[in-house]
Amino acid sequence: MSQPAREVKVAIAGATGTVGQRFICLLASHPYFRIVSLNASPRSAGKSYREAVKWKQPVPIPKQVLDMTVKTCEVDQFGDAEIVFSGLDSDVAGDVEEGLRKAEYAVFSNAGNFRRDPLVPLVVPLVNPSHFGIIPHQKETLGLNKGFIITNANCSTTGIVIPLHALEKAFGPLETVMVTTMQAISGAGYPGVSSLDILDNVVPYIAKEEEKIEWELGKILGGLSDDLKEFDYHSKHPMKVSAACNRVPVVDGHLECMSIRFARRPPPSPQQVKDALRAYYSEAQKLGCPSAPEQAVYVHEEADRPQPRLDRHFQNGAGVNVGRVRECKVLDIRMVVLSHNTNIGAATSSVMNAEYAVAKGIV
Ligand SMILES: NC(=O)C1=CN([C@@H]2O[C@H](COP(=O)(O)OP(=O)(O)OC[C@H]3O[C@@H](n4cnc5c(N)ncnc54)[C@H](OP(=O)(O)O)[C@@H]3O)[C@@H](O)[C@H]2O)C=CC1
Ligand SMILES: N[C@@H](CC(=O)OP(=O)(O)O)C(=O)O
Repeated sequence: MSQPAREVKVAIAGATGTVGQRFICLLASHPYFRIVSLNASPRSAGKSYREAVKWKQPVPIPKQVLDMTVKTCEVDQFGDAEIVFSGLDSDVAGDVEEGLRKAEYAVFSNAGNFRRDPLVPLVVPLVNPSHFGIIPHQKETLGLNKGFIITNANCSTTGIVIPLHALEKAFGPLETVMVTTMQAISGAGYPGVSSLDILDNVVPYIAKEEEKIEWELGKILGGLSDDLKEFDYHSKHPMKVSAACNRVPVVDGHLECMSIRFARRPPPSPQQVKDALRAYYSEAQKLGCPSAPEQAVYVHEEADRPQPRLDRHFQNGAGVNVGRVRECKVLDIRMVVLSHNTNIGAATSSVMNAEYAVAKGIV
């Protein structure tokens, strides 16, 4: 990828949170994004970052942010950043992100608030960056020059949509997807689920998660109309999806057991599925986005992999791990998918989306 001739100044809204901390780890050593502003709630504002944050990452706080003063998320507090990465709580993300867009910032959001907005692309960078095509229409409709909002997906959706897209490209439409998730506690933010609820336990409910997975897959796998003004929400190939979501006592990494039925008969064999997953190469990789993984989908052959503790950090959490690809006696194929929920499931996807936008001149 041709590196931009200039640094691109960025701010992080929700910089003290679980996703915000991942943003800091990724952006502190980024080749051309430079952190110029850290923003969070009034509880943190006015403090240095080291005082405000409850740092939970397995590496020290990067030096350049330690003594930066955290500011509020009022729209005039983001300085000369061009891009705002948002890891804001969804209770506040709607109003804050809307205000930032109006003030002509390019907003890359992790929150769920705008995912269903018909003007806002829901982009998993290893799957559908072509949906950036709606940005000129978003700006024109709202009378903006530079401001826009783009979201990435729910973390459980992100993990499975990457292999699903690779399989759809190789073998045609998918008819049915059934998925059971085992989601890490970091997915609930900090302090998240109480230890008395999760230790020695599995909680078979995560609010609104099943509906998000079932709906978001359709927007991501669907197309964009020829005039680049409307998403088709996968209406050309309607796919039945059923999700069952569980919270498990794992710190990071969502494991998902998935069964798939293809529309075409006969369906591919397990070996053909593994070959197609290994061969999948996304646009973000082709473009050389610095945060893209070398391998979008890493297929394990060992009978007992992937596992969260062993495999979540593979490729810095930027790709997905697939294993146990085998025949399904009810649908066609079943497999296990592991993705790092705060990396490819959140911050890494946003950063890669921004890299794509810079490379394409959208920012
Ligand atoms: N965790 C995950 O795996 C994933 C999370 N997401 C989404 O990303 C977003 C962030 O999640 P996560 O990091 O887990 O959440 P956290 O609860 O860990 O962090 C929330 C952040 O929002 C800030 N915040 C809270 N209230 C306000 C306010 N009134 N004004 C300004 N800032 C405020 C907090 O600041 P302060 O510290 O000052 O309170 C903190 O920085 C959510 O929308 C979530 O749904 C998406 C995909 C995966
Ligand atoms: N709900 C997810 C994380 C998350 O915040 O998702 P969303 O961005 O859709 O709210 C989890 O608990 O693991």
